[in-house]
Amino acid sequence: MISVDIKTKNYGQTRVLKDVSFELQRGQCLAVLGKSGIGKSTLLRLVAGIDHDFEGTVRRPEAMAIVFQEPTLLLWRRAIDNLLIIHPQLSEAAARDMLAKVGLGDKADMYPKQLSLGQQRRLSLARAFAGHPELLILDEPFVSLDEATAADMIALTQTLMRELTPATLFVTHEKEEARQLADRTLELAGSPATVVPDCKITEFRREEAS
Ligand SMILES: Nc1ncnc2c1ncn2[C@@H]1O[C@H](COP(=O)(O)OP(=O)(O)OP(=O)(O)O)[C@@H](O)[C@H]1O
Repeated sequence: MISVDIKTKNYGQTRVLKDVSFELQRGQCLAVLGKSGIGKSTLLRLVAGIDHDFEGTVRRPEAMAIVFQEPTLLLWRRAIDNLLIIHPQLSEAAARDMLAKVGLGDKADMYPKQLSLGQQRRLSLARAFAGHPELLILDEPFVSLDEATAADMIALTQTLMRELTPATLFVTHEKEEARQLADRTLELAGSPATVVPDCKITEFRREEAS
């Protein structure tokens, strides 16, 4: 279980976050919404343990994966090696299987620069899920993709989330994306940003959305 209770987060003299709390179980997806600059990425970094400089507590599992906005791939390694180097316990067969799941079965020996942006994003997704994370953090992984490619990626992410059931924290600007992927939303607003009261962890019903 992920348990987040952030009392305050400051950058220097500026308070950016105040009183942001939530819990997240395996198999659940929580979307974090809010306008640009509100503090979504800051929250994500605190939850991920990248930034420890805050007041409050975060409890999260060891097995965690993050998919960033821009694919952070090893450019000088083949697609398959991008999985095997990050997950040394993974067999080559399992890595190939994961690449096939994201539609890159025939691209295993290609280098990231030989892949389209959509394919690079799918490789990032494959790399994240290949480690069977208990916590998956998605930082706007569908931005700047064309509509059809984004829709494919969202469907693929949904399939992998159902199969591998991580607890997922999904940062997005797009309410429609949130509706498609998440069970709940947490909207940040104000200065310092806090959870919008009326929207305090709104429940979505996925059946309605699909
Ligand atoms: N390292 C830093 N030092 C000082 N201020 C920072 C730092 N990182 C972020 N900020 C500030 O904190 C605020 C929140 O930034 P953050 O990146 O978390 O917003 P965001 O909601 O993720 O924005 P976007 O949707 O545009 O990515 C912004 O005002 C930003 O300028």
